[in-house]
Amino acid sequence: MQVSIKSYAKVNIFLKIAKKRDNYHEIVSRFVRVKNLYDTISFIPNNETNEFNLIGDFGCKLEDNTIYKAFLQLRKYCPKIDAFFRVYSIKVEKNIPEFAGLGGGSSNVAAFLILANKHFNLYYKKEKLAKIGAKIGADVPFFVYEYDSANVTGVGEIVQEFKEEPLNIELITPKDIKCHTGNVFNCFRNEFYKEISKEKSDELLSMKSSEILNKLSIEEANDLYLPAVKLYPKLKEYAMQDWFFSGSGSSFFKVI
Ligand SMILES: C[C@@](CO)(OP(=O)(O)O)[C@H](O)COP(=O)(O)OP(=O)(O)OC[C@H]1O[C@@H](n2ccc(N)nc2=O)[C@H](O)[C@@H]1O
Ligand SMILES: Nc1ncnc2c1ncn2[C@@H]1O[C@H](COP(=O)(O)OP(=O)(O)O)[C@@H](O)[C@H]1O
Repeated sequence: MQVSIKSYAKVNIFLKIAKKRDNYHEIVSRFVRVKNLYDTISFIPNNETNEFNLIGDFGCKLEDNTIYKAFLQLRKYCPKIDAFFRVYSIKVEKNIPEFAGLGGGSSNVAAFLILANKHFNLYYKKEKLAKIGAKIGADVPFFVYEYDSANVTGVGEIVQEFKEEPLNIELITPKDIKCHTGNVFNCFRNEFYKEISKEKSDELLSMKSSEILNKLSIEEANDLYLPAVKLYPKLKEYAMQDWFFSGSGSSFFKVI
């Protein structure tokens, strides 16, 4: 029985805004999994608390933890997991930095759902897991499908695999800068708002990631870069030639 799973980070090769949807923004983006950066989530048969027990190095309270939120959602469909997680703990070896534009919180949700789906023989389809998880984090559907590379649109709920050669990603995450996704989107909306055309978005979605990065500058590739720099000017110190910006930051990456 599988009791452990890798929960990968992602980068956004490009990230453009298509339009507003209430308080959110519809994105047009290429997501790529980072093969050499992952958390490991395990179910371990050791829990002295007799309640849900999450062991790991997180910067938030249990109630705010995306894994706990995923447990609460899944329990609605499958109440028996409650008894299981009074006897078992969830242990997370956390390597993906938080507030880093690497999707760690969403990735953990997807990994937990995939592992629970197998462990409890639920046989839920990916679509169902993606729907359950999307309530918790916008990037969950991408991670649920386990594609190496995908085009992601809507508010993250539309995921289409993009077949291309595997990419090796090098990352730099400034330790001293924590980018708040909501604040970055707000700044974008108030001061930098623009929408990508259908034509341009179709063009980017059809191009290989390496071609996109050869063609675009860091500002052109990611609509959230300038608002993030406006809010966190220290980011500029990390911006190097040929490096790109992931999500709402703070990580920079390049393909090697
Ligand atoms: C921008 C992206 C792109 O991959 O990556 P990250 O930088 O977080 O890794 C994500 O879509 C982020 O997803 P996620 O981090 O789950 O966002 P949420 O917690 O749901 O949103 C926090 C806040 O950001 C704003 N928000 C988020 C996503 C979106 N498409 N439009 C928005 O306007 C909303 O104000 C929301 O209340
Ligand atoms: N399991 C989790 N892993 C990482 N961050 C989490 C988790 N649960 C909740 N969070 C919270 O989510 C926020 C950052 O989300 P995260 O996905 O790490 O960053 P980003 O949106 O930059 O990709 C922080 O407030 C963090 O404390």
